[in-house]
Amino acid sequence: MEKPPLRDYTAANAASAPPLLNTLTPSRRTSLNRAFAAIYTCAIVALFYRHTQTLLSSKNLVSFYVTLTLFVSDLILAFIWASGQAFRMRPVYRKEFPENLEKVVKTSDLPGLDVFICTADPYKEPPISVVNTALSVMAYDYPTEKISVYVSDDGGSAFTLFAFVEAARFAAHWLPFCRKNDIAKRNPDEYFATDYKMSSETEDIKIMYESMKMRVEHVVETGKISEEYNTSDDVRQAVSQWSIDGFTRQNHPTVIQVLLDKNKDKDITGNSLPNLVYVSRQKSETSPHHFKAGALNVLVRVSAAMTNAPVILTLDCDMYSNDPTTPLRALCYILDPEMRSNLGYVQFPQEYHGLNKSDIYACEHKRLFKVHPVGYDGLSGPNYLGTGCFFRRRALCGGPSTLISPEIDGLCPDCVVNQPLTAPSVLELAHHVAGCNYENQTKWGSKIGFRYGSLVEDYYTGYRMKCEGWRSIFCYPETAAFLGDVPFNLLDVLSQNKRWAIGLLEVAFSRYSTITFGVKSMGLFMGLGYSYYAFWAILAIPITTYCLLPQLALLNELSIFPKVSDPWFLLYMFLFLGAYGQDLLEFVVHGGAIQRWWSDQRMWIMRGLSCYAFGLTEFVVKSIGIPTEGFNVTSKIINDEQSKRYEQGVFEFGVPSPLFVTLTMAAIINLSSFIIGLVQFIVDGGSNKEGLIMQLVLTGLIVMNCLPVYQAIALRSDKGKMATKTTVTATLLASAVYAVASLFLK
Ligand SMILES: O=c1ccn([C@@H]2O[C@H](COP(=O)(O)OP(=O)(O)O[C@H]3O[C@H](CO)[C@@H](O)[C@H](O)[C@H]3O)[C@@H](O)[C@H]2O)c(=O)[nH]1
Ligand SMILES: [Mn+2]
Repeated sequence: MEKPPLRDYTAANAASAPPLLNTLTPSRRTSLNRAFAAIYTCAIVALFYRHTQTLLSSKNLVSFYVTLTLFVSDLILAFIWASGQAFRMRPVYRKEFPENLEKVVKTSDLPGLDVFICTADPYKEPPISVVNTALSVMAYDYPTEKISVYVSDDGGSAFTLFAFVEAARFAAHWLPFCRKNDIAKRNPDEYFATDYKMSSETEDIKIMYESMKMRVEHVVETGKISEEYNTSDDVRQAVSQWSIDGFTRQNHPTVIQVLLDKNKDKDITGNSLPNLVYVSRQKSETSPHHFKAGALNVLVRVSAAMTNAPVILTLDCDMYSNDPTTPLRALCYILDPEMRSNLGYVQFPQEYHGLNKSDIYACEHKRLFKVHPVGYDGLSGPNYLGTGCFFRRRALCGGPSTLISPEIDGLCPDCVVNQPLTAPSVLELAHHVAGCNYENQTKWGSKIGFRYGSLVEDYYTGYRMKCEGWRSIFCYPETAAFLGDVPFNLLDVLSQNKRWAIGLLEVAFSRYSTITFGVKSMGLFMGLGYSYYAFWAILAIPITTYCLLPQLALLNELSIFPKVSDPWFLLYMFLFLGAYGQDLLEFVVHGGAIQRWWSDQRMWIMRGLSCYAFGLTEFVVKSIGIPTEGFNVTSKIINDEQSKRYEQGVFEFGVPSPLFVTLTMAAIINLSSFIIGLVQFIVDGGSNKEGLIMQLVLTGLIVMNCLPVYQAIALRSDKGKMATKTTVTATLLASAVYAVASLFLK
């Protein structure tokens, strides 16, 4: 990774200046990036000059339409390329010094921290993992009495609450244990999976943890809380709330359970424990619940009623804390007086554990979660990534200079709660604001809180906050602050990316479009940077074009690119190698292995052929009013067989899915085209040879990228191979496409 040089900080100015909380260093690549952007722009202009010329001199309709298709595709690629330059204009690296924090603020004056953890389905998100996430933050190196953890359970599941009743008891042992032994990994599951130091104390804690885990998993597996676990008052009382008639996941009253109260509950050494509150908001099939954004807004209000801490950390249930000092790092920015006036949030990168060696599904999303935030940070800051983000509560209520107060006084960001969280009036307010009709005719979701209207509530919320004038900071310490799960099979990956694609289009084509409203509110580069993602899915058009058109033309011996001897050929080479080369370089500079870069560019093609294309279609369908699937939660579970295949880097197809059909179809067309093209090239000494070389090479490259598809169709017998139904449908489709194309291209 590129190591930023430390700021020149001499002893002389160290003595006079206040203690340093953070530094900023512009990347050394900046001027190179800018120069390259200028050259590449000229090349793009030249390309469009050629396209226009070819278009105007088309001799027949076929060549006109072929050129027009390439023109449109290249226009989209050029737009995405241009918007991506925003990230390259001023990348910056930051460093923070948490050790200096105590010189600036007394420990007793540190702000309160409300942590929000979202979960939505006990079967896709095992409650024991959610518990591990919660324990990892409850054990932060931060004054315990200042931490409150709120768990939002959109699955409305008694099993999740049961897991947290257990967790509350275990916390009384786990927290002092971590502190006493200065444990780095405070997620018990992770800790016991490492080479920990053996001692009788550790063994006792481990037995305690294992027995809790066993009970929690048993409850989820059997689907009931058996009598033997239902003996204590706390469990019985908590679970009794599910005994109401007609309690279902989609239809139930609010359940709020205070599991730990810092004023009452102590750990085994007598220290207070952090607050721990379980919240399952009211649900009704007739009221929209706005998925995760809705869940977060309920937590914003419930926490406002109970503790109203000025700093909020949002976490997905699978993102545990990997570094107990993280809140102090975030505070190095939040408490910096120079930043205070308009700092909205501090975002940490999304990092993952359990990726296989070459990260076959490119789930690391290095650009999205690391490279691009560094780029945004030199402008007005990274986008909100949904998890691992410390907000100032105030930033959720209007712009820096225009406070928009919530409808109830008690919910204002600067209100001080001076009652315990179990006080009847506090609980009453908390229940009231968690109701499913509470938001009707209020500004929640439109002007305050997390914003509604997009399946990527994180992107949209961060974007709207930026437009309001908030800035953000990207905090990227060497030790990962948070570690999360990735989806382990291809269908989950593609479904997740399709959801993102749709959500992003919802922003792109809304009245807050990044390209109009965004540019106007945040300036050209930020607007472009946001557009890079908003219009993500239209990449389906150029990717599909380049995966089908040259190949179908090759099959019909029609040349669509310049000959090798043509000077324009060099332009094509420059455009292709320039873009790929720069991308590779950036990937490697940010610590990526070449093998992972290969997976990444392969998944780019695969996404283009499947989830971008389907996302685009589904968005259009949705726009004309036909209901589509909402937020489909990604499964965090994997079986042993699948896990073994994943470890070996073998692609998982297995089940039939439309998302695989288009991909397989393109793979088949490319292979046929490559073989036939190659044979023709060798056998036939035709005059067109030179004109087809580029098509042949491109097809060869796509065939190389599709190797896992061919293996899954023909060479595997395990359960993850391609379903016969998918292969047959894709073959039929490929033949049909070939037949139709041949009619025109011959
Ligand atoms: O109705 C819902 C749906 C989801 N979730 C929670 O949202 C989180 C993210 O869901 P997941 O299925 O893991 O989605 P991913 O695609 O992996 O998540 C990415 O993309 C989401 C937006 O699509 C962001 O919210 C996430 O923070 C970001 O990590 C999880 O904790 C869920 O429990 C809810 O609370 N309520
Ligand atoms: Mn997730």
